[in-house]
Amino acid sequence: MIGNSVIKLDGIDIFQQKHLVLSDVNLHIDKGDFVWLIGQTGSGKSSLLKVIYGDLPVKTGEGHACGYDLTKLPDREIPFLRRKLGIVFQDFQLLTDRTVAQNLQFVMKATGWVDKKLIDERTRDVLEKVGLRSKINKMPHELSGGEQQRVVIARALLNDPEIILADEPTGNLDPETSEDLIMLLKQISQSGTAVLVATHDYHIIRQFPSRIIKCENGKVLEDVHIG
Ligand SMILES: Nc1ncnc2c1ncn2[C@@H]1O[C@H](COP(=O)(O)OP(=O)(O)OP(=O)(O)O)[C@@H](O)[C@H]1O
Repeated sequence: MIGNSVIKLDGIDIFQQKHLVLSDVNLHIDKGDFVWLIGQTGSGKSSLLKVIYGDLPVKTGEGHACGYDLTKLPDREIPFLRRKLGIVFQDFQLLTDRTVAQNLQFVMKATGWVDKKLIDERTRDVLEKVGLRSKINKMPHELSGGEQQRVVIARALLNDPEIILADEPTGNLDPETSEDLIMLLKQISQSGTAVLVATHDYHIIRQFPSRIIKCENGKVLEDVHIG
């Protein structure tokens, strides 16, 4: 991280295969920022997120994410970049045959945690943060959609990321549960982790006014206002 900067894209072009999806993208996100990402289907929101998590290459301009230079990111470095990013996507992606604790610990073991005591402590800490301490031994199917999504957020927090990237995190949730979830993401941003949320849900954006960026006509627009 350079100072407070978490994401810094300057003059980058984003391609899917040979198709130029977004050109001359300039995006700066700092520690603790909460940013909405909007745009029609196919406008490039997911492609932008993919650049940030190292799934699409950056060949023009300059790009940094969590201290990694995206223009010079060897494949072997990608898992280390991803540890600094918490990824929360619409489909809950929990392992259905494991408890909440086991879902979290599966990720911890895959990312180098070995000390049993620290693993147990971290499991409890992140569940506490998302208000699910009492559900530690439940199976995913015993939880509501909103609770499952909180477990996904807890999982994203395990390695103390610099930013949470959330793609339609409220897509499957009712309005009240969506509101609680965004409130949780806001709290997380206030504690210093940046949060970038892609959504089509203007209602929730109006409830939680914050900086809005928009993918439109092949560009990323800043300081967008919605009616
Ligand atoms: N793997 C791929 N190969 C080729 N083209 C792709 C690929 N993925 C996406 N695209 C194209 O890139 C453009 C941007 O897609 P992207 O998924 O980034 O849009 P989006 O704004 O996230 O859409 P949505 O809101 O539906 O998720 C679209 O024209 C899409 O068809």
